Amino acid sequence: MANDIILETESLSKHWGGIKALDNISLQFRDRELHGVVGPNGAGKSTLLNMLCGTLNPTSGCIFHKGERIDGMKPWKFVRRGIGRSFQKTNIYAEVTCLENCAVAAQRRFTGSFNLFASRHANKLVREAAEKALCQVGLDRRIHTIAAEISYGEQRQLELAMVLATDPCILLLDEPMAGMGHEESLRIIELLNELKKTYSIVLVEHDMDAIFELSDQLTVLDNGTHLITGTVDQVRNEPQVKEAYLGKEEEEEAA
Ligand SMILES: Nc1ncnc2c1ncn2[C@@H]1O[C@H](COP(=O)(O)OP(=O)(O)OP(=O)(O)O)[C@@H](O)[C@H]1O
Repeated sequence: MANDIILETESLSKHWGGIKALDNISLQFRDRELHGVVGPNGAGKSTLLNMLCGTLNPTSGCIFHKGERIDGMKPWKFVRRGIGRSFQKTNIYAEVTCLENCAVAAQRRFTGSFNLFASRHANKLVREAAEKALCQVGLDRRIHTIAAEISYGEQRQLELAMVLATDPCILLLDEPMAGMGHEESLRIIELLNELKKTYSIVLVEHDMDAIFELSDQLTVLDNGTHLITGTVDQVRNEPQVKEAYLGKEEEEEAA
């Protein structure tokens, strides 16, 4: 049901020796909401996404999916539960087609292995999921194009398609607009506005205009700690947030 809590962290921490990458973070992510996560460099945003998709185990604390505890499970179990993650750095196979890239991703959902041609039925499901995902992001005309031959912006769209091909309920997106021009960013904003009607989205993004436009809820992290979660207006008016950002800018200007 829309707006139910679908993913939750309770006192979640990740420490690397003395570095507290994340410390004692309790957050709730709701069904069919876009939950933005922002914070200065090193705030712990990627660490949070890595734990939410199971690729990084917490030092302490818990993660719940639909009320069930899932921290410590293998990453493929997160995928099977519909938790899909995109990466900050490009994650595509440049030398094969867009369809084949998405098929490899879809394969993770249907068989949990890379045995792509295990059965004719599985193969058909994989292909359908891959085609559907490419259509969802508007790359239907690029299905048979080699990934290296599409533009940078289209490659970022392809990454989104690869997450969608895993048939997720929750999209964990790490800077999908990084390195994009204005026009390309607008296309991704439009796409995310559409996707958030169907999926829960956790969006880490440095583009503040985009995050303000898209977020139903917005969390600010700073130096591994949770500053605030609220609506965009609530967060924008919070003095601590201004300090976290302005403080850093002033330091940079003085340097
Ligand atoms: N494998 C690791 N070993 C040691 N420290 C790490 C490791 N991964 C992250 N850190 C540290 O944890 C902190 C949080 O890093 P993280 O990458 O989550 O920040 P971020 O908010 O995503 O930053 P950015 O916006 O620059 O991507 C940083 O101080 C970082 O140096």
